[in-house]
Amino acid sequence: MESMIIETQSKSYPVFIGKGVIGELEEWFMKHLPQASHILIIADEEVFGLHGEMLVNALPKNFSWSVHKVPAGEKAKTFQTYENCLSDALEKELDRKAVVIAFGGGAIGDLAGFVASTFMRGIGFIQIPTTILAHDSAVGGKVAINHEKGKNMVGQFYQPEAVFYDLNFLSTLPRKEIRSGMAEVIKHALIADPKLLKELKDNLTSLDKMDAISLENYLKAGIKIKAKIVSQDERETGVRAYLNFGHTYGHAIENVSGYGTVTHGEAVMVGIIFALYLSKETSSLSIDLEQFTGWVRSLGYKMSIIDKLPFEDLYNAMKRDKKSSKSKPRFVVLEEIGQPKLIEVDIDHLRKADQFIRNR
Ligand SMILES: NC(=O)c1ccc[n+]([C@@H]2O[C@H](COP(=O)([O-])OP(=O)(O)OC[C@H]3O[C@@H](n4cnc5c(N)ncnc54)[C@H](O)[C@@H]3O)[C@@H](O)[C@H]2O)c1
Ligand SMILES: O=C(O)C(=O)C[C@@H](O)[C@H](O)[C@H](O)COP(=O)(O)O
Ligand SMILES: [Zn+2]
Repeated sequence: MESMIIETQSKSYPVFIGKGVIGELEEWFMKHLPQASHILIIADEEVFGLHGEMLVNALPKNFSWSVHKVPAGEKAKTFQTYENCLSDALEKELDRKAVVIAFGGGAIGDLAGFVASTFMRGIGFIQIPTTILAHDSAVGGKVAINHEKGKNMVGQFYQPEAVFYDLNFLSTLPRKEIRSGMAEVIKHALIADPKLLKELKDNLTSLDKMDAISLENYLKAGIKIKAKIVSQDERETGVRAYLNFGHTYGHAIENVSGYGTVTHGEAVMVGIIFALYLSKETSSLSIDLEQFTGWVRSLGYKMSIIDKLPFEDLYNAMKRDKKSSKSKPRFVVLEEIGQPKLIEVDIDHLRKADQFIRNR
């Protein structure tokens, strides 16, 4: 079984990746968490319908377990759903030796991780991600729910015990979710790996034509990039902010349009174009932005998702971004592919970048 080790200041843990790795869950669990008193599976209700049987069959025998199903997508990351999970755990009289399993995409990983981090001040959790996007979300320990004022505004840095990334689950992903996930792969390439970016540009001509081996390689490359950054800066006091490339404008789009209206990756891709425009305005980045935009549009990413979103609303949301300092939005820009930096940008540049997106 192939695994990658994520080393952070607070914890080191394995990411098992490949088709069928869920089959290794029982042995790993018996070895590492034999004292567990209960397994609480927090599952996306849609994903549980599709793949729940596979998960249940892989659970360690002779352990008590239960499933708490939550609504799919961003509806999982609400205060109400969070409270429901905690109430369920308390009603079942779970104790500090209980372990949470997150089963679904990034929304469920973020929610379940936050539940685990706060239940009795913290119990163990395992990520069992089911989306392409989750090569990013299941690694690195950012867990959170949303607030009306901003994406992921209430959360923690809280690492899982292990990640079982069984690529068999990806077979049922709709194209929209493939697109969403690939945005974070492209983000990882832009901030850290010019060779990977070239490979993606040369070979990723259609989301329908992606072969399984290439996809697995892209996911591993993305995890490797993320792992390197998180190992240097678990709590985002420095270089971890680079993983936020495209997210200042992207999160503003998600917030202003209403969480779940557009997918995270679709919003982030528009945020990436926005940040690339800012990069060209503020440094010597040599990327051909027209060509890059043409490529991502050919993959189905749409700049028109901002059509009904006024710049003023997006700007106010950007000011509330977690990277902001004294209400001044800060952006990750690229000096070159693979060379990110964090800068403050004035409103005139932001308006120009916003106009660039509106004209595409
Ligand atoms: N913590 C982090 O570091 C981090 C990183 C990136 C994104 N995120 C967060 O992750 C969330 C997005 O995650 P996501 O894109 O994985 O999606 P998601 O959890 O929102 O799921 C998207 C949709 O895909 C469906 N789905 C999931 N797995 C499926 C499968 N195998 N087959 C069919 N349908 C499936 C879900 O039911 C849902 O409708 C956002 O909330 C974002 O903020 C967190
Ligand atoms: O892991 C990180 O750090 C990231 O920024 C990864 C992002 O892809 C992810 O969407 C993250 O949840 C955003 O974090 P936030 O701190 O801006 O909420
Ligand atoms: Zn993201």
